[in-house]
Amino acid sequence: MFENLIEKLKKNPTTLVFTEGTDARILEAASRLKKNGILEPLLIGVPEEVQAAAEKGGFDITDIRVIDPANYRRMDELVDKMVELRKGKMTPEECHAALLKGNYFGTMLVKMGVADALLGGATYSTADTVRPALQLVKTKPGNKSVSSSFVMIREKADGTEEKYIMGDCAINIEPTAEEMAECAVECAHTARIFDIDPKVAMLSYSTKGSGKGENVDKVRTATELAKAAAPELDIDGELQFDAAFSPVVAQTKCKGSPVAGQANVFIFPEIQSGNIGYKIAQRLGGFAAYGPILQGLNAPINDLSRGCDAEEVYQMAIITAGLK
Ligand SMILES: CC(C)(COP(=O)(O)OP(=O)(O)OC[C@H]1O[C@@H](n2cnc3c(N)ncnc32)[C@H](O)[C@@H]1OP(=O)(O)O)[C@@H](O)C(=O)NCCC(=O)NCCS
Ligand SMILES: CC(=O)OP(=O)(O)O
Repeated sequence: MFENLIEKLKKNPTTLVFTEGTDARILEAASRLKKNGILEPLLIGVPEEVQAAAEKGGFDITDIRVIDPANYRRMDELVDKMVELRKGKMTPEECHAALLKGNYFGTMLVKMGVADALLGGATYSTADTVRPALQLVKTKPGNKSVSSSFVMIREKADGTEEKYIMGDCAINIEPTAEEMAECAVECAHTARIFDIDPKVAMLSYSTKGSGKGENVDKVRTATELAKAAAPELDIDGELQFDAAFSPVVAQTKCKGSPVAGQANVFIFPEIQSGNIGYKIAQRLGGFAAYGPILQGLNAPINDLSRGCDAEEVYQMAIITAGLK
């Protein structure tokens, strides 16, 4: 599925840091990535503990670099840089304490160029995985906010794949109309990376004025802002999920829309509906969910769901490093 990303990685040596070096799922994925020559994993943890966990799981981590933050020779340099980046917000003591933890340490390795990309969140919560990146790596030039998407993939009976993008199911708790619009444009960009020709639905409980309320107004404003930011894109809203997805319902609820009935990029109005929605598709609908893929961040850093398995870690590592 990710053959093009794998080919790209094999031609461009890439170091990806895993913040949770003793987790069995991380160790299994790291050993496969190394063995298959896809990327150079870098594990954070106490070397003896990482080795013991690898042996317990039967994973070969020979030649994989392990760094213990407590014994890192460049720690002073990292602290100085972090103090500079958090000027006035964190003291040197606070930065040093934060850097002893895998999430902050790994993020600073990316910031300092020791690693190219980072994947965490097998045991850290999303907030604890993402916060260091928001504080230290920040948004790309041109982006105002970081958002996220999931690539949802399911095999059809005929052996082909159906693929959708869902966002933002993981980062912005109550996005403004501006943030929702930026997420929509970024999700369309992510869709193209995965060979999806984006048709973006801005989701609501209302279809084109069938329901009223501030939440509906927000989605309508976000739709206008997204269209203005990316006039070339097929974006429509506000749409209920059935009107966005089903051609039959679209005929009844909003005939003539360039998106309704054929949407493949779904933008949720806030995190509750988004996070619940993608997990329903994953657990009841049988979709594999790859993500959350962070969008708008100034380095390839991604989060995992704590419910992930080793295969998902493996695939997410390829996606993360491939986005470099
Ligand atoms: C992402 C999240 C952790 C940020 O929360 P937080 O750390 O409390 O946020 P703060 O407001 O203190 O911001 C911390 C920094 O990140 C920045 N930031 C926060 N959200 C941001 C965003 N979406 N894009 C860019 N920067 C952002 C802030 O500007 C701030 O920067 P500064 O310290 O340099 O001023 C929070 O929005 C969150 O918990 N989201 C939901 C995560 C979750 O539980 N998801 C469900 C499971 S996937
Ligand atoms: C993305 C997500 O929901 O993460 P978690 O399951 O770890 O909360």
